[in-house]
Amino acid sequence: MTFLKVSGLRIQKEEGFVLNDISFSQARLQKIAIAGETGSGKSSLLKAIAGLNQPDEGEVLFKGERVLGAGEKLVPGHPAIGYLSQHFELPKSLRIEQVLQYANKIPDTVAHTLYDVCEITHVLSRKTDHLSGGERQRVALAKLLIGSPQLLLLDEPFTNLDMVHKNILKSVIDDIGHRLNITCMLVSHDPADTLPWADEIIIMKDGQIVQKDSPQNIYRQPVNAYAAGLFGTFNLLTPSQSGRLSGSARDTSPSIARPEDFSLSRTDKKGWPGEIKTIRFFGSHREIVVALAENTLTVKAAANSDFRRGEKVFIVPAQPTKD
Ligand SMILES: Nc1ncnc2c1ncn2[C@@H]1O[C@H](COP(=O)(O)OP(=O)(O)OP(=O)(O)O)[C@@H](O)[C@H]1O
Repeated sequence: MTFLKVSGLRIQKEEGFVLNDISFSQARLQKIAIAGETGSGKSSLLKAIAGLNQPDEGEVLFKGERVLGAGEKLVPGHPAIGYLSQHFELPKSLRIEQVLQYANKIPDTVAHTLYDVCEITHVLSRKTDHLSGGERQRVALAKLLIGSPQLLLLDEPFTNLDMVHKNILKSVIDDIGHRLNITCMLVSHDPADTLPWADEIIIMKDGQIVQKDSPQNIYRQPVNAYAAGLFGTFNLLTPSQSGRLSGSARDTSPSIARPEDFSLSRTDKKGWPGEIKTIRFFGSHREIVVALAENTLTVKAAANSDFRRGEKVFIVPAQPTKD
């Protein structure tokens, strides 16, 4: 039996479709990430799966049983599906251990393992308004987890976290899958959150799924410029550049390439001549924007490369890889 099956979901408002014919399934412990521009329907989809809004058409089946919509239940939601909202609230002026005690449905020893996983053991005796943003996020997550969900829906959990706290929460989310055997679905706009984590990525636009594939294919073979742009810098190639990059002697239809599909040379005259317009430093590498006769391409270069703005260079397509 399919763990989660979403079929033909539609939510329509006066302004248009919030969700439009969304269908996909998720296997137990499969990690699905959802990406898309703001307003593309990501939160609405998670809420529909959790039974927190009311679809106009379609259904969500969780382990073969239909998840009732918010309009069909007195208290919306599904006991086995946890939803961590972007805008969660913790009750004010209570100690964390009190907040967690009220939500606790599991034996104390299991709950304490969970507090360890969420790295909140050290804040249990603090009041809810005496926490950092990262700690609040992890307490909210622990509060959901002690309800023993089988499916956890995480809606932009890393918003407003600095890199250190983001990394702590990322390892917590990894542990949720490994140590607690909970299936997760994650919404994030940051490719660094989704590409290394997900088994499958769903890209949404205007309430529809525009691409659903492995992280590798999403990054290497985006269906269009919108999908490419969500996962980093990209180049729109001319037909002749596309042909050359794919190893063909002929022009092909215009394609998309990443900065690492090229290298820069001062001497290789077989490359495309151009002039460096901009150099961006990213710590681990540089992105160098080069103006050619027909267009502008961005090329990845080593962090310690010594190319200069205004320099004349050649762009050399990398050899096509067969992965
Ligand atoms: N209850 C509602 N009534 C009317 N419109 C709604 C409702 N809920 C969502 N929408 C609209 O549906 C669209 C999708 O919203 P949603 O919050 O799902 O997008 P999102 O991809 O999660 O955006 P963000 O990344 O900004 O959180 C938006 O245009 C939003 O304004």
